[in-house]
Amino acid sequence: MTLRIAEIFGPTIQGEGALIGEPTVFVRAGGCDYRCHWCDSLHAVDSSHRHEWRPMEAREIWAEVRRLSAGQPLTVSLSGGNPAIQDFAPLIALGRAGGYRFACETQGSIAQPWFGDLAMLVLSPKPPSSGQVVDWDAFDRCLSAAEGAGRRVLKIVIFDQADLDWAREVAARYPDLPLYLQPGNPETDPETPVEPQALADRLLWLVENTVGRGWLKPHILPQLHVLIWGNRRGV
Ligand SMILES: C[S@@+](CC[C@H](N)C(=O)[O-])C[C@H]1O[C@@H](n2cnc3c(N)ncnc32)[C@H](O)[C@@H]1O
Ligand SMILES: Nc1nc2[nH]cc(C(=O)O)c2c(=O)[nH]1
Ligand code: SF4
Ligand SMILES: [Mg+2]
Repeated sequence: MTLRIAEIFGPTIQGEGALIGEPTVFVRAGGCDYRCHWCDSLHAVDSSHRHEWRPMEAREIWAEVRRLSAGQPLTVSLSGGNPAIQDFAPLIALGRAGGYRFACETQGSIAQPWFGDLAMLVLSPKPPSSGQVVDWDAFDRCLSAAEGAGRRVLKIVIFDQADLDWAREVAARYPDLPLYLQPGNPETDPETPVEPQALADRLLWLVENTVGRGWLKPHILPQLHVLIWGNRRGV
């Protein structure tokens, strides 16, 4: 069985959420069941890029991860696209036997048995600004499938007040899950430079409208990789 892989890159640092700053190799799966208006990874979503997605066996991916990390066990982050469309169990088994640990980023629309083998499942339900509608039954199935995982966290992208109000409802629905918020990045063209002050302004708005208004639950973080490299791919 081959997997459709848009890119494998690293080691870099995890730029988002609970594992921010951690040395990581990314395996980006091709294909997504969502079409978020502001997706920053369309090269792994839009079928116009399909020809760039490489069919790879789990052992080929594993060899590339080991090559990039020079055989030093680290965290491998499965992202995409939606990695939950595909079967990553064989890759996770190979990697774990070698001492590597696995994290996965998914929107929570498709559950997989291999969620239970992860050290970290990042569930990132999509707010109103994305134009997508969350199927909460499917989302709950993802949470259940990951009961054996090391950690499960929520990470929500915030563009505006409506997203923030929505995130607050989601937080109330899942009081036991740690919550990470990150400002949405409206500029996703890899060639367009990112303005650091604009990133800081969006972060300030988010802090003022959460912690600054007495909502003390969420962790507020920037996309660290965007701060460092802008919208470049493969970093
Ligand atoms: C590209 S997605 C791939 C994994 C999965 N499809 C998902 O959405 O969780 C990885 C992360 O990037 C976030 N993201 C995508 N576009 C973004 C943007 N323009 N600004 C901020 N975060 C973004 C997603 O919400 C998700 O948390
Ligand atoms: N450095 C870095 N951190 C990330 N965190 C989540 C990413 C993703 O696109 O899934 C990502 C990414 O593409 N690069
Ligand atoms: S779910 Fe993730 S990969 Fe899919 S379109 Fe939305 S942000 Fe992009
Ligand atoms: Mg990204």
